[in-house]
Amino acid sequence: MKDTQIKILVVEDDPEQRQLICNILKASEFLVDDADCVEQAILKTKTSEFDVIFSDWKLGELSGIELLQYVRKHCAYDVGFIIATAYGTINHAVEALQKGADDYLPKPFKRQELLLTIDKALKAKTLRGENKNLSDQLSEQKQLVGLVGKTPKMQAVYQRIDKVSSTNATVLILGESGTGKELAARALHDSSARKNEKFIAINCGAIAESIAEAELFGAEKGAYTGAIATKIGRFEAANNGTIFLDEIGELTPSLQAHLLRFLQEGTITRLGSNDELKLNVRVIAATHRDLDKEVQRGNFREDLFYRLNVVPIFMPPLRERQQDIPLLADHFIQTHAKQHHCELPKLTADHYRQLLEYHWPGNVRELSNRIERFVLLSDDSELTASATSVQTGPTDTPDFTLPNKAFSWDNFERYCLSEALKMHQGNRTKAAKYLKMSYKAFLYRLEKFQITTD
Ligand SMILES: Nc1ncnc2c1ncn2[C@@H]1O[C@H](COP(=O)(O)OP(=O)(O)OP(=O)(O)O)[C@@H](O)[C@H]1O
Repeated sequence: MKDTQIKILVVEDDPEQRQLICNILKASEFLVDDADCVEQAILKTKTSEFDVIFSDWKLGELSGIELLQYVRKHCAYDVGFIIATAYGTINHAVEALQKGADDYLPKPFKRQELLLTIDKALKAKTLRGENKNLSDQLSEQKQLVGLVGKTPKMQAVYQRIDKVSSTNATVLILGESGTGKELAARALHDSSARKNEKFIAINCGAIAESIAEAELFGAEKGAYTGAIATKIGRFEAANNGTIFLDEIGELTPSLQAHLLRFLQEGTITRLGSNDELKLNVRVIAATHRDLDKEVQRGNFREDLFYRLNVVPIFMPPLRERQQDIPLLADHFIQTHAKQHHCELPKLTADHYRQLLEYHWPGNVRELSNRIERFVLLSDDSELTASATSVQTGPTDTPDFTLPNKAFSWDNFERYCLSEALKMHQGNRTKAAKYLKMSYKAFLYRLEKFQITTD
């Protein structure tokens, strides 16, 4: 007997032929079962697991091709497949191979030929298994670089990252706020040859205009009042590595010109100097804005846009990849519980349903923040009730417009909390109610911003 017996299903409608084939295989110590038609064979694949199916082409009304197609589409396990074709019907053989057969055997065949083709199908099946393991490992590695998500839209992102990681091409990452643009930029850096060099992230909207040039490109001693020593800019600091320019749409016209020059010539000039410095820095830019429109409006240089947009990567909003929500929720539960040394709370089926129903305007960042509060406060309303209540409609949103200039969200939140408290003479219950927030969530935020009521 062989160590692990190989199981073969013989499908043949001619009883004599069937018996003959089964006998040859049994004599070679294979475990053999048989079927006289496609229907019976399908039933058998549902109740037993075979290593190889050896099927005749012509099987009454149906053919071995129908069985092959069924097996390749619906069988719960992988199986080697061989079709026996009538002599001279090479077109059948070609069709069988095209539809996923591992081999074909023209009739009449000799014992040795039958055994050889079985061996070939077994090898093909093993190879497929190994390839699958490899690609599973590969997709797990993709998750290691930080991005969670398995939907086709995220797979497309991984493929793009994979393709460009081995090049030095400039990449523009587009997508709404909180969709993971910075994470994708880091993933790209980590999978590139520059991974052991610096990754420097800059929020272009957050640097004060007056110091922006020196900050990015450096300045010589005495170049401006207060420049008491030579200042190394972020581009220089990122030499041999990657620079990530977030919110690229906020760059001033003068800095746009400097950046364009760097992208064209690979050189920078420190403020107050005439010397050009040649640098080797990969640029990844990102924006939540429609840069095309900004170009049309005259806010963004067209030549710079084309230089940046060599390879665009689009980060899909969370509402367009809903199947990833449970995966992300589980991921954030784990990471936040670990980070805050809390017990792992359990998400119920109802929680998942509500998370799936919500439209996530703040994308993955909002999901992460909600889960973090849920982990810290163990309060369902943090996760779901408030999520659904936000969804109740724009009528609930206060009537004010955002300023054109960038502003600090943290300061704004602190301001809203303090104002709500002032309005209610320091009464925290009333202030929480006014902000449509659970009492616990309100206290958590007061603590976060160290706002005291006395
Ligand atoms: N696919 C993802 N898997 C795991 N975490 C993610 C994913 N996408 C985003 N995040 C997390 O969500 C948060 C926001 O992500 P990130 O800062 O990369 O978004 P962004 O698109 O750059 O946002 P913004 O435009 O506001 O700068 C981060 O904490 C990040 O780790």
